[in-house]
Amino acid sequence: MLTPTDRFAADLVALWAGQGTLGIAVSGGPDSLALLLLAASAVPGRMAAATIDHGLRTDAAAEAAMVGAVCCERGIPHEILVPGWDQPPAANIQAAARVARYAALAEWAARNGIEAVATAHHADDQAETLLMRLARGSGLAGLAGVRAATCLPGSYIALIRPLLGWRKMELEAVVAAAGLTPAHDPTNNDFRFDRTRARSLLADTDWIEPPRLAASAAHLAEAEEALCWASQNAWDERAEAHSDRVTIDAKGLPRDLQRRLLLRCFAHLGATPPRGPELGRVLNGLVSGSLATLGGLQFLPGDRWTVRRAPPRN
Ligand SMILES: Nc1ncnc2c1ncn2[C@@H]1O[C@H](COP(=O)(O)OP(=O)(O)OP(=O)(O)O)[C@@H](O)[C@H]1O
Repeated sequence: MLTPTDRFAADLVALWAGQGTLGIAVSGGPDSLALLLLAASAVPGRMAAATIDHGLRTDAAAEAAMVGAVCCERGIPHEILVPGWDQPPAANIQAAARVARYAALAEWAARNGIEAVATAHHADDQAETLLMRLARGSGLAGLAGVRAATCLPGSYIALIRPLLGWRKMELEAVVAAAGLTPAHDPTNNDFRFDRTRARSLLADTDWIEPPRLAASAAHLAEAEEALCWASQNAWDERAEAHSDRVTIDAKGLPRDLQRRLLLRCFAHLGATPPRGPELGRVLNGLVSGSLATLGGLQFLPGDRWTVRRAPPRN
């Protein structure tokens, strides 16, 4: 039987085969403390840790200091990062904190020559994410959940999630075996958050197994990757991109690829991509031969579709 360290080492190498320093994002909760301990025994001397103090909870500074002490005892370099908010987040605080967190981690990694940063997302997190996104009617990219390997936003530094195959209970056992007491995030019990409700639903439903939901998310992530590849090919072969417009031969393409090509026009023409169902309305219009406007762009039907910046309104 594999030891937790051997199991973790195999999970890590499947995502990152680098020989440099691995960064660990440690909030002080049980999941990321377990990640810290597992990494410390799998890649000793080749890791560093960071804790982001968002300044949003009174306990945050003490939790960051606790992580610092755990690292210090083990000779692991640790930094507390305090993100500078452009402006204090008024709405959707969790999303704003996540953006600030990843930006702070990217800056920390670049400054310290860290090759890859790991977070402690696990199978139960992934299952909750899939449920939450199903409940919102998300598309494929959303249902694919948190990715096992990607890049920190705006950088080429790898962002990896080596614990997606682990259950939360297994991680709690790693922390308990080391005699550590993790921090407790009060938002975990706050039923105003979808995640808390999804967690409670899964805990009360014995016929849904979180690892199976997580496996579905992984299949969907592969399908999403394949469609990204196909849409890149379709763009290369069927789109003519100019500085002020794009023309597309969309005949016979599956609807999802047509949608992806239209979405790509937003990036190409410097427009903000729409969220939600409006793009479907534009697509229906183009297919049935009617002109549409969305997000500052005009969509003209025809043998080839034309997408261009909408003329300014008088
Ligand atoms: N304050 C923090 N400092 C350092 N790392 C953190 C911090 N908060 C979260 N992390 C890292 O991110 C992981 C996931 O945490 P959490 O689920 O709170 O984040 P999230 O980004 O909101 O998740 P999701 O994107 O799934 O909603 C943690 O296990 C840890 O590795």
